[in-house]
Amino acid sequence: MVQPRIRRRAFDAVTPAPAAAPVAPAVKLTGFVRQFGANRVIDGLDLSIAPGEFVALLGASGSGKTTLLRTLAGLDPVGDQDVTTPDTRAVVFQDARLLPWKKVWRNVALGLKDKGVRARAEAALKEVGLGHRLDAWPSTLSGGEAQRTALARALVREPGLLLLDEPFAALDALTRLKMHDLVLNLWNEHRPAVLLVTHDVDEAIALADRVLVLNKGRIAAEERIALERPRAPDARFQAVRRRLLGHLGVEAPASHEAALVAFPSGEAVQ
Ligand SMILES: Nc1ncnc2c1ncn2[C@@H]1O[C@H](COP(=O)(O)OP(=O)(O)OP(=O)(O)O)[C@@H](O)[C@H]1O
Repeated sequence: MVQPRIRRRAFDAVTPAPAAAPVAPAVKLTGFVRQFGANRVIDGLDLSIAPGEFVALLGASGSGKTTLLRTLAGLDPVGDQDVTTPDTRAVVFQDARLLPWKKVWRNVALGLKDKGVRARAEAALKEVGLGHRLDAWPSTLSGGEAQRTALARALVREPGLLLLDEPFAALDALTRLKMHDLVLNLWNEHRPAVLLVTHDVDEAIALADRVLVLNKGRIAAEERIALERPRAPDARFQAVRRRLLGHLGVEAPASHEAALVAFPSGEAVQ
């Protein structure tokens, strides 16, 4: 049998790959300032989020997380400062903020004007696992279902930027974990840039490509999370956790971490 001749170009190994064209950021703020009276809440903040990037924002209470999110959502005035965001943005808050006098699908369809509105709402509700609740009233939904509805309402708009303001904080631990899976699946499917505001360091590490720590009105620290998803709380996860807690001025419980480092497979960890 005649072997096909494979010609190797001698310079293959040394020719650098063509540089990828620079991608414009989905979000960009430079030296952004927001103040309420004498209270300078955001104080010269620089922020850039790539299209499709999942960023989590941590910070002490009152550090300005919601203020930043509201700015990116276009809910607050920015004066003559440059704030770059995609045209289509959607926000999910801690409470679902559904209109109680509208059925679930109508809440999702709110503000949509084109044809096929019910079909679009239905598709979005199916995506979040609520295809069977289209005609339910919001008052009959569980907390998790209400937040799923809020997610469907956000995603039906195909936002370039999805802003999540502690959307899982009021849910029980198990529901929260299910919501994490759901959000990651939806993000994979739709690929918006995401900014997730959370107090939960583990949630930030479990979900985000990059975690930012806000302090004194600026990004005080940043961790790129290079762990493959789904992310188990293994020794590498704990190391990121310890660093983030350090940035937040909180000490990680040493004994728990020592156990994980000693038994990285987790079998000895309670
Ligand atoms: N509309 C407003 N008028 C006056 N002060 C405000 C207003 N909104 C926010 N602030 C102040 O800005 C600061 C930051 O508030 P913000 O809600 O952004 O913090 P946060 O980091 O989201 O806090 P938390 O984690 O407790 O939700 C606080 O001191 C708050 O009192």
